[in-house]
Amino acid sequence: MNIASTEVVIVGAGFSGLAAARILKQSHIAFEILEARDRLGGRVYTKKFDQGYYLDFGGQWIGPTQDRMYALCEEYGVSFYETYNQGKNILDLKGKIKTYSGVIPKLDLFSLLNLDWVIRKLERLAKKIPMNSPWTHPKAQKWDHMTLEDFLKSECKTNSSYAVLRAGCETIFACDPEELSFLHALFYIKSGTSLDCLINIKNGAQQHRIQGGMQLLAEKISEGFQEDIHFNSPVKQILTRENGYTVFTSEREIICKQVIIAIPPPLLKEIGFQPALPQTKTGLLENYPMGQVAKCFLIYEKPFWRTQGFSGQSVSDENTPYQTLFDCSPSDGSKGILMGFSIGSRARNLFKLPKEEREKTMRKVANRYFGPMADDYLNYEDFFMTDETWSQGCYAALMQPKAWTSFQDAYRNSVGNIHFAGTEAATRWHGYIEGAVLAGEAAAEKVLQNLDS
Ligand SMILES: Cc1cc2nc3c(=O)[nH]c(=O)nc-3n(C[C@H](O)[C@H](O)[C@H](O)COP(=O)(O)OP(=O)(O)OC[C@H]3O[C@@H](n4cnc5c(N)ncnc54)[C@H](O)[C@@H]3O)c2cc1C
Repeated sequence: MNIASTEVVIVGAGFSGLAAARILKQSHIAFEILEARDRLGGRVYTKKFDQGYYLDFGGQWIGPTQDRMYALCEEYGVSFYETYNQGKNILDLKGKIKTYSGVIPKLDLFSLLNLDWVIRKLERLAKKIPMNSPWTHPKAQKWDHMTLEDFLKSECKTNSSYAVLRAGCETIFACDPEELSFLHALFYIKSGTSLDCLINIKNGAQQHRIQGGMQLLAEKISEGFQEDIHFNSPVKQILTRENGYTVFTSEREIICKQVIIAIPPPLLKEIGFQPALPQTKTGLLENYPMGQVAKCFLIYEKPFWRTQGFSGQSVSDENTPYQTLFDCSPSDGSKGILMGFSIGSRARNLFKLPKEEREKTMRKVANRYFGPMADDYLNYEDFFMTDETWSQGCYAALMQPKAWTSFQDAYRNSVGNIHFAGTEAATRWHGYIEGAVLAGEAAAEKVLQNLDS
């Protein structure tokens, strides 16, 4: 067993761990990052293909009010571009296809009014949620004991408004609404500014993409401390000693004074803590599963749908496996890339099929939307983060009903000098890359404060 010592061990080289490391490096504090995978980025993963394109299998968009992300892009000289957002969108309900422009699909008047009313109600309720302590809201008990589905079922008065809202909510929260605490849904909306901001491309969370893929930014951030990153090093055990901690991988023991843990919450259960973590934290972990999102891609010579006046965006009920489609082509349009989000039970069902069947399924959907040119694609790819040992899902872990009121902020509280980062420790932009960065930076600040005291 190789034994080493350092001031701080950071577990996980996703954006959160890297953001923490960046601050420690600037403050001249010695650290090691232990990363289970053989790559950086975690839930951000840009795969490059020989045919000269790349796909963002994980997080890819940034948007207004994600100030740390824009600041990091500027600092590391990484450029970004506008997500393509022109032309007609497609609404696929009950097997019928309609087109519409803007954010709200074309429905009958009563459904449209109802849709607008429910969205406004969600905005109004979310605005009042205390972002740092959602469980202190006077209606917290009631809302935390309901699911998002309970809310949708009681407020949506037509099948169409329900179907559209459900597909939208599934895309935002990354789960079936039955699986989510309504209080968590409201917290998540407030954390990401507003529902309007979460839904939109223009002036919203999907406004920009990173030129070269999101993982490029992670790589740039790590350039100043590459020698401090140990890949293929899953942390197995963390032992508390008199003056600090011993962190174990299967091959190394690292003695340190403080630890930052920046991993998806369910993976905490895989690390043996001695002594065990407090019961509030372990209890929460039993009620805090990851969301489930698959990305499916058809790659074309050109984004041909643009010349037909389509944006490449769609919303669909469960007649297709994809809640939404987006145009994810490179900024110069040198390839046409259609991306389908398959989420929650739709994703679980889709990924029971072999890859050839999944490919056929997406081709058929694209053909229904954009005609026979959709059959003439170069390649199909898909990726389900749930199948990744070191993520187990995405976009983030989700509070099940009763979790907020039972466990409150147990996840993000430090235990001694073990600090918890990762996007799930963020109050602002919780679940997003911005949140991961904010939480990583906050954990690094805690380390620095402890050193000063
Ligand atoms: C399909 C998909 C689409 C998304 N879209 C967006 C988007 O467009 N915009 C956006 O802002 N966000 C998006 N997200 C969410 C965003 O990617 C995450 O919120 C963010 O990347 C989380 O970063 P993190 O550092 O907290 O955790 P992670 O990225 O999960 O990093 C944790 C790291 O810890 C490592 N690890 C785990 N266990 C151990 C262990 N025991 N020992 C050592 N290392 C360990 C993992 O390998 C990983 O590298 C998306 C996510 C997915 C998957």
